[in-house]
Amino acid sequence: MTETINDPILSIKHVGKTYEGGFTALKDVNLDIAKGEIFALLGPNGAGKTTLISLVCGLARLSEGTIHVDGHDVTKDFRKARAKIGLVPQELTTDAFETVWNTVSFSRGLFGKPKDPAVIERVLRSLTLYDKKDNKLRTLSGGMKRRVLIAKALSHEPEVLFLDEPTAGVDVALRREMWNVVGDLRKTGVTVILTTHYIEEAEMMADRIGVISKGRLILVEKKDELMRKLGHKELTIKLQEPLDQIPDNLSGYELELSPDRMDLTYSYDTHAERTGIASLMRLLAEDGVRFRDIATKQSSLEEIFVGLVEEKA
Ligand SMILES: Nc1ncnc2c1ncn2[C@@H]1O[C@H](COP(=O)(O)OP(=O)(O)OP(=O)(O)O)[C@@H](O)[C@H]1O
Repeated sequence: MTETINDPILSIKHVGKTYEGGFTALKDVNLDIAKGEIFALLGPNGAGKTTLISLVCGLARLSEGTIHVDGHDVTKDFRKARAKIGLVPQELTTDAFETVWNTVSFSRGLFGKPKDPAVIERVLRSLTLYDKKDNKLRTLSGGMKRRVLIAKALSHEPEVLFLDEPTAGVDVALRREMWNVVGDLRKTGVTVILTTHYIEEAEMMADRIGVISKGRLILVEKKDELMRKLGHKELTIKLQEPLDQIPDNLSGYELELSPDRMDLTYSYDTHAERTGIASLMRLLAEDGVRFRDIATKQSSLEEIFVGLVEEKA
């Protein structure tokens, strides 16, 4: 399921977490993240996304397995591992009367890093916040405040940036703005891991998507591949009489004949401009192949997603 990544910036191996009350929130999670990629962790409420982030950031203790950030073990080498991580919370809790510049500089200091105005300037510019550097936080728009949260998390020059539900509770316009902000982070070279409930959000931002459900990482896939599979459907044509073989003029279609020769199954892509169903039906009629029923079926991946959505409801 997981592909091998050479020299991963984040390596999660056989990770499990059982909380004190005995509830197991994560089971045997394995995941390697490449440097510079944008990874979306997708899953419904309570799936274990926040637990996984907490373990990586050393905010909760591992029950099983190991986690390395840029080669540092989060348990044995906590400070070094933590210094490599920037964590973006959902809400801004800092002093509303402080300026953008001071707030972001202060965050850098919390990690024991020496003052470095050039770094703060670069971070603010990358988030188009530099013009607002002397503004007090309370004067900023919602979008700007969210950018400040990201700037704070980037102030100590981490390698990995975690965004926990970056668009939770924001309106549509701000959601799009956040998608662009995350896209722009790619240019800075930082590795981004974000959590979300929404498949379309993962689609907009991520290079790879991991689906987490009931504490298990049930799927990790490149976004393009996942989208292709999500658009995959099967059409089953139930025949009136058994068919000896697939007629020659249908060889261009991805068709399969069932062992009892009574079902023809056609796989097609719902995202394609033409599904080919109409022409397939026409050719079948020309061949004199008669059918009694047709049925369509979505790919199993789509079933997984339907299951996830139902669970969420
Ligand atoms: N401190 C804790 N003690 C016991 N159980 C916990 C604790 N923290 C979380 N859990 C449980 O672990 C499970 C996973 O929670 P987690 O917050 O990681 O999910 P999530 O995927 O981040 O969900 P959401 O999208 O709602 O943030 C949930 O069932 C939750 O109730």
